[in-house]
Amino acid sequence: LDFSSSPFSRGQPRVGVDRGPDVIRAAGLVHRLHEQGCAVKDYGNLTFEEVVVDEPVGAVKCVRAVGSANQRLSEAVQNVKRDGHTSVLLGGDHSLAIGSIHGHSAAVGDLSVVWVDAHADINTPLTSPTGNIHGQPMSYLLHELQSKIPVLPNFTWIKPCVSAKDLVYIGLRDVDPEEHYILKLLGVKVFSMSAVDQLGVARVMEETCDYLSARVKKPIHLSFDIDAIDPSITPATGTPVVGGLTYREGVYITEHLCQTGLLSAVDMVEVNPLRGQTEQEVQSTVHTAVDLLLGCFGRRREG
Ligand SMILES: N[C@@]1(C(=O)O)CN(C[C@@H]2CCCCN2)C[C@@H]1CCC[B-](O)(O)O
Ligand SMILES: [Mn+2]
Ligand SMILES: [Mn+2]
Ligand SMILES: [Mn+2]
Repeated sequence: LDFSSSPFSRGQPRVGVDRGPDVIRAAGLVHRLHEQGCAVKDYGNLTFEEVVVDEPVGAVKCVRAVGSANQRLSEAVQNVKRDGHTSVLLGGDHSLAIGSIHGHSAAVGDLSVVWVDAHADINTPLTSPTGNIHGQPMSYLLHELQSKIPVLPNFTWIKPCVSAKDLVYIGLRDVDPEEHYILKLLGVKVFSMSAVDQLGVARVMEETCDYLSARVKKPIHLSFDIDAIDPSITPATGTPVVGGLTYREGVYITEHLCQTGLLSAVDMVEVNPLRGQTEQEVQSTVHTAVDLLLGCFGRRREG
């Protein structure tokens, strides 16, 4: 697998999430992947053009920086996929899913998206309550929402590339009313935390994979927001929400997706070392992120 890390934070207002890739590397991700037999190529931190003037467009903040960074990321992910590798994006905030999914789709065509997150990240520029683009990435990618997306500077390169029927959410527990309306209108498959409690994670994964492969098996893009995990385990993140996935549920999700053999790209985003109140909180967050990634690439708890 090849991974590119994007120290990028302009999709949200808090400092420190651009430090995510370095702390994940420092926790020994590459070494642990080698230990379990993975061939790894670390493309290093992507460099992004400095955008000096970036006035909000309507309510949307940092549009030009986010658009430019994601165009660069899309090209990088395309290159990794064209090399025939599984792409791993270390964030950085969740606005990076725009470039990651766009680039993945440009290389492989139709794909399925499994979005593991406390949040739906499907606000349009006009519904967003905060203007932060990390709460909007899916709206730029879905065919069905394109009539709702205004022209934005540095966003004109984005071609919608995901169908609502090829998207599954797991872990939702903090969804804005407008997002809920969109999810219902589009009929998007959602396994909220209530569903996780009701069905159990094994059944959720069984239904997720059956749902996604019901028509045609497609490569899977896993976009994992570390805030899907309960903040008692992963507090060092920008928008923590109580009542999240356990460490075991998170690892079960990545182990299960690995077993499908369809995992084609992984995002691990929103780790923010400056949001941990103690070093122990940062380490708990980072080590969980590493273990989730190891699960994507063959680590089995039974050995
Ligand atoms: N929907 C949001 C948006 O800003 O659009 C609003 N929400 C914060 C808000 C706090 C008060 C109770 C309702 N929720 C954060 C979310 C984006 C999370 C981005 B992610 O990448 O971390 O998932
Ligand atoms: Mn290569
Ligand atoms: Mn989130
Ligand atoms: Mn997110």
